Parts: sequence; C-alpha cells; structure tokens
Amino acid sequence: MDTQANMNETAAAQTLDAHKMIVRNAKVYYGDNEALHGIDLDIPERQVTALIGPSGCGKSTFLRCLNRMNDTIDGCRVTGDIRLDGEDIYDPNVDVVQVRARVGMVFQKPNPFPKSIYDNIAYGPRIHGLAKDRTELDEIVMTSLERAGLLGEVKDRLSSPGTGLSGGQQQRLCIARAIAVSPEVILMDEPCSALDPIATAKIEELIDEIKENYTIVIVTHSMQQAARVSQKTAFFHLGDLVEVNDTETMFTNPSDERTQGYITGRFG
Ligand SMILES: Nc1ncnc2c1ncn2[C@@H]1O[C@H](COP(=O)(O)OP(=O)(O)OP(=O)(O)O)[C@@H](O)[C@H]1O
Repeated sequence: MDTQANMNETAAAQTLDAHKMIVRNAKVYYGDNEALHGIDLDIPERQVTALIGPSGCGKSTFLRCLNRMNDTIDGCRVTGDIRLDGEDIYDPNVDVVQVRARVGMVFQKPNPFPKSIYDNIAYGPRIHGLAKDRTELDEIVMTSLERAGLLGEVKDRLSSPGTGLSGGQQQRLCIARAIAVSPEVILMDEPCSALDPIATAKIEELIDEIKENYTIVIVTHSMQQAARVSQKTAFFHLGDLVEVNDTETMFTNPSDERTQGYITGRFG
C-alpha cells in the first residue's frame, strides 16, 4: 500500500478511535546516530499516555518529536509521519510556532520566566494575540491559574516574581503558562522529578483533572506515577517502542519479557 493510502486509512482509524496524534515510523538521528528506530504510536485524545523505559532509551527524544522541539537541536533530524488531527506537523507549509502553541510542553525543571506571576501566564497569549484587551487577558490569566490549581495560593501576589514560588508552585505556574495559549496536547518531560512527594501528588491530581480538556503525554521514571496518572503506557528500550498497552494491562500482564524485566526492577 502506498504511503498516501496508508495515511488515509490511518486518518480514518483516527476519527473512529479519537486519536489526537498518530505517529508512524518515526526515526530520530543525532548526527549519524539513529536514536529512535521507527516508532509507531497512536495517542488517544483527552487521556494520559505515559512513556517509560530505562535511561537513554529515547523517551525525551520521542516526546520532542511531537511538537518539533527536536528542530531546535543542532544535528538532530526526524523522519517518518507525525500527525496532529490528521495534519502532518512536519509539512513544510506548517507553521512551527502554531504547532508548539497547539502542543505545549512542561519540562523537568520548573522554568518560570524572570517575570511576575501575571506576566509568566500573559506572555504566550500576548505574543499569539489571544486577548483583545486587558480584561480578556486578565481572564485568561485567572482561568489558567485556576485550572492549574494555583489561583488560591497566588491571587494576592500576581505581581511578585514567578521565581519566588516554591518548586511545586513553579511547576504549576509552568502548567498554567502552557494552558494559557489553549493547547490541545500537553507534553510533560518528567515534570515531578525535581519535586517532593507532596508537590508531586498535587501535580498528579492536576494531571488527572486537566486530562478532561487536554491530551497529555508524560515521560516518567516512576512506574508508580505512570500507573497512577496514565490510561495508556508505552515502554521504550534502546530506541525501540517495545510494547504499548492500556496501563493496567501493562503493569499486571505485560506481553514482552523486556517490559516484565523493567517493571519488576530487574533492569533499568
Ligand atoms: N542533544 C543530543 N545530542 C546527541 N545525542 C543525544 C541528544 N539527546 C539525546 N541523545 C541520545 O539519544 C538517545 C536517547 O536519549 P533520550 O534523552 O531521548 O533518552 P531518555 O529515555 O529520555 O533518557 P533519560 O530517561 O535519561 O532522560 C541517547 O543515546 C542519548 O545519548
């Protein structure tokens, strides 16, 4: 079957199964080194997909394929077919700024801008022209903080620096900042690895709440976290996607012995 027919079939399946993103044969090269060897993955809409696997297996590299963040790395090249609502996000006519607005990202280490709490959230809506006046901008800022579960803690100090918040609050600020530009997908690269257990629990609760409105893909080293927050889990190993399944099956009855080995702590 030719590629177009293949994609038509894939697009049809996407409509039926409500897959927000469809990835086919994604390969990533850093110079001559092939770091991902042809990944196929369907990402269900308004669910949480967890990417797990030992260090260096390619989870972050794969995550960055989904919003073209690999484009920003010198010498990095992506091939294959990666679609958002059926649209090829690597098509030369696609505006990469728009792709990154539709597919937002939250990083491992909270990285608020050196600006006020208000301006951290208002920054994206301002550059994307999402508010016609100050009242609308205020509303976006308030709604985003509310959705990120942070409004109650910061509403009296919106002009204070975002960097003055605790680590967990800063990460929720970064989630609010991602939400402010109305993304459809949110990518999270180990968002809790710099946080204590209480702040981690808050972020996990938040992920659970916001999945009603957003499609989420999360990289995590914690199998407990994957089991708690995700509905679908993908296990990567040495640049391959070894197994993908609904999370419960993945952790109770994995089909590949490498998955079994990893989740039972035999390696990784
Ligand atoms: N900027 C880069 N330049 C060159 N090689 C890279 C770069 N980033 C990642 N790699 C290589 O690609 C492979 C996959 O790395 P990646 O960071 O995606 O793995 P990971 O599963 O996210 O690891 P970790 O769990 O440790 O974060 C590794 O062999 C790594 O060395």
